[in-house]
Amino acid sequence: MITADRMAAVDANAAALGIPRKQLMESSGNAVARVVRESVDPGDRVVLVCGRGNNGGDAFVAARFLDAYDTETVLLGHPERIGTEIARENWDAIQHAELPTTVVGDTTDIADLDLDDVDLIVDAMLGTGVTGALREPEATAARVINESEATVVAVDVPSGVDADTGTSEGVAVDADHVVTFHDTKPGLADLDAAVTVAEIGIPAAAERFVGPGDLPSQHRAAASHKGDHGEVLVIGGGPYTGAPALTGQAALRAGCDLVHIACPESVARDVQGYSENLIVHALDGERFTPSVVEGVLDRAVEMDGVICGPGLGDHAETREAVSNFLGGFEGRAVIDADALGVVPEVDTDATLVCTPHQGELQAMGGETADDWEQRADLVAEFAGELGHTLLVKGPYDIVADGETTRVNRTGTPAMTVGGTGDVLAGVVGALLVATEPLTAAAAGAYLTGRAGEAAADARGNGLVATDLLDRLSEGFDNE
Ligand SMILES: NC(=O)C1=CN([C@@H]2O[C@H](COP(=O)(O)OP(=O)(O)OC[C@H]3O[C@@H](n4cnc5c(N)ncnc54)[C@H](O)[C@@H]3O)[C@@H](O)[C@H]2O)[C@H](O)CC1
Ligand SMILES: [K+]
Repeated sequence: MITADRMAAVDANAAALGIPRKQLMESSGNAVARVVRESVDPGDRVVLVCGRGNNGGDAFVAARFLDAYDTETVLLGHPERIGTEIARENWDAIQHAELPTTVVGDTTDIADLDLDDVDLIVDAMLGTGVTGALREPEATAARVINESEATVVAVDVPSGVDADTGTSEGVAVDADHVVTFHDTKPGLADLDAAVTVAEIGIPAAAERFVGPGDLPSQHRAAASHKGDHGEVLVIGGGPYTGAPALTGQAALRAGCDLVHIACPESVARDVQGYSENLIVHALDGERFTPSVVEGVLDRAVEMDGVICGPGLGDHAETREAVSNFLGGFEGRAVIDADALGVVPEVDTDATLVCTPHQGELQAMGGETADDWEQRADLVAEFAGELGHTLLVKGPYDIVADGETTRVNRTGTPAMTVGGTGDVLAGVVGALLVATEPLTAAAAGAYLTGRAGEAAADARGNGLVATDLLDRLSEGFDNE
């Protein structure tokens, strides 16, 4: 079962694996033709009613595989308005092959569409790209199709039906058979139609491994204001000063508008000294202690997200302070480094993404394995027990929340240098502001790994964590 959005992400991942969408369309169209051939006799008349998106594109391909039949490919709307290159190329191909086609300009032409003596209609007007009730001429076409005596085979989804919900806001095609691709869609479950799920050559890797399709959209409304795109609080520092500064700068480079650092006064000036882009708030004392938790909670509740852990150190007082903080925090937080140890014991209403390396995972009570597939199962099980999302760093990062597991393959052994984990925590914290935890963790691992690869291209094993900072935004462009 796969949703339309997830299908689009998997398509993009397949393209990044070297399986372009046009190849998928060829497989889709071939699968449709196979089902059609099973439903008609030689000499039967087959009309393919096509929209201007890739759903239509699938039928343009199918027409080529039905060349031996009496087919007519009907395009609703002018060929100039075909919306995607791969659909357009397949329309041009059947034109050049002089397969019979008709272009329907508007509603009146639709009424001329004679479907009375047609044996089978392929409904390829709309698939997962439908928005709202069918407009014209698709709405009239759907009614004409429904009134005909022909067998109706729908491409991917009956036109007008929402692939995720199975509902339609207006008229929808009433199909006898649906040929859907790669995996069934939630909205097909209750349809009164036979459903064929056709493999179209998308490998499991396109779902398993994090790819460009898993990245949250970088779109920003033009009328954005400061703070719209994330204000986060980093709780870190104590013996260390570099870690919270790396995390804060990484959060900015991953798109946050404002980053606050709450750190002990003993290191506050050092942390501020790393960057004018950070807003540093000094906490009394030399480490994070229970006495300052109240104040930090008051600030945290104003934020869109928190990143707790970088450079905190593991003093008993600090562990108690982290535990008290999590006990009172109900927002979204990344937990990293020395703060991880308390997570299994603490009862919190916060939504957490924990980013342990394998040693920290074991210290939390989790199990690991050298084989990444075994590790994935162990991490998924532990995430389910914890009730939080885990991002377990390693040559293959494992991201799991107990329901879904993704594996990230980007990165390089040169990233074992200190500080890259602080950068990762900042990237995940920035994404967690506006993205679901699993997606934020998977995309954070992917983007940080990409930045590490770019840094290693330039600096080899001499790369340092700060080299990742100004390469982070490049990852978003690798769509
Ligand atoms: N991996 C896969 O599953 C593959 C699926 N393929 C096929 O691609 C379609 C999705 O294609 P897309 O271009 O995104 O959208 P559609 O063709 O479904 O529809 C867009 C098209 O429809 C118009 N439109 C939108 N809403 C309405 C409306 N309410 N009334 C009228 N017209 C509407 C919009 O303007 C566009 O023109 C998927 O279903 C599969 O069939 C790929 O071929 C290969 C991989
Ligand atoms: K359809």
